[in-house]
Amino acid sequence: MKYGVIGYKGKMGRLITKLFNEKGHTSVLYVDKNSIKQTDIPEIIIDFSSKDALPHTIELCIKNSANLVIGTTGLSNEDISSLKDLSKKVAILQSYNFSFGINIIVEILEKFKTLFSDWDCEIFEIHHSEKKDKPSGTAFMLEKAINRKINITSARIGGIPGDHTILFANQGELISISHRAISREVFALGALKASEWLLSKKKGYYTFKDVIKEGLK
Ligand SMILES: NC(=O)c1ccc[n+]([C@@H]2O[C@H](COP(=O)([O-])OP(=O)(O)OC[C@H]3O[C@@H](n4cnc5c(N)ncnc54)[C@H](O)[C@@H]3O)[C@@H](O)[C@H]2O)c1
Ligand SMILES: O=C(O)C1=N[C@H](C(=O)O)CCC1
Repeated sequence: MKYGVIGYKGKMGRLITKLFNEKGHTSVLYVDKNSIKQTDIPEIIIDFSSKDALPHTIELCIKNSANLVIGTTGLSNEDISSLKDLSKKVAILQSYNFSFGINIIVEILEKFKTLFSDWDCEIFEIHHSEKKDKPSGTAFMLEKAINRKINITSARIGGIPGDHTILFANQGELISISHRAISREVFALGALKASEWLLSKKKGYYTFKDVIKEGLK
């Protein structure tokens, strides 16, 4: 497929470009801060950049009638609403975490959250020192899955790709559910699976859960 990357100079943008090209896809649109190069019409645009890029990303999707896979975090409710509007024109797949492991934990939490309704709960997340937003988008995904307000503690240290731990505790027991992204490549692989899945989809708003569920059929 012909694809474009928003944030192509970044940590994720470079990994995504390398992986997609290795899989035989063709990069035809390269966008970064104050920089754009286009050689053909992309079928899919992948955005791992910054919330500041969103208006231009939306404009490029409309102009090229391109579907959108977006992993950028730190989005506001208004940003999500803009994406929902765009999904009336093209297919969009949005996720704050493209690892299979986190999305499996989300499924588990959604299914068993009522068993923990009278347990204390805290979320801890650790990411690399360059990460601009806090808490992580993934932490918000986990909080949403548990469906109650939860204190989230964040650390920004070293080159950590992404650690998340959910603690459930009562007066006599502690349960810890953890996920560690050992490499950013897991996110790039998830973005690839999502892009290949989204290519044939009709306009609408999708998440990575839809990809996993279809894969389990
Ligand atoms: N959903 C996931 O699975 C997942 C995984 C990793 C990172 N992320 C998110 O992806 C985003 C990028 O992460 P990263 O580690 O690659 O960051 P990064 O800082 O290494 O790269 C971001 C890139 O976006 C560019 N950029 C900034 N503003 C822009 C604009 N207005 N227009 C175009 N490009 C712009 C920067 O110049 C940079 O090249 C962050 O929001 C991060 O939280 C999501
Ligand atoms: O490296 C990042 O930045 C990451 N951000 C996502 C988040 O905010 O949850 C996913 C993990 C890596």
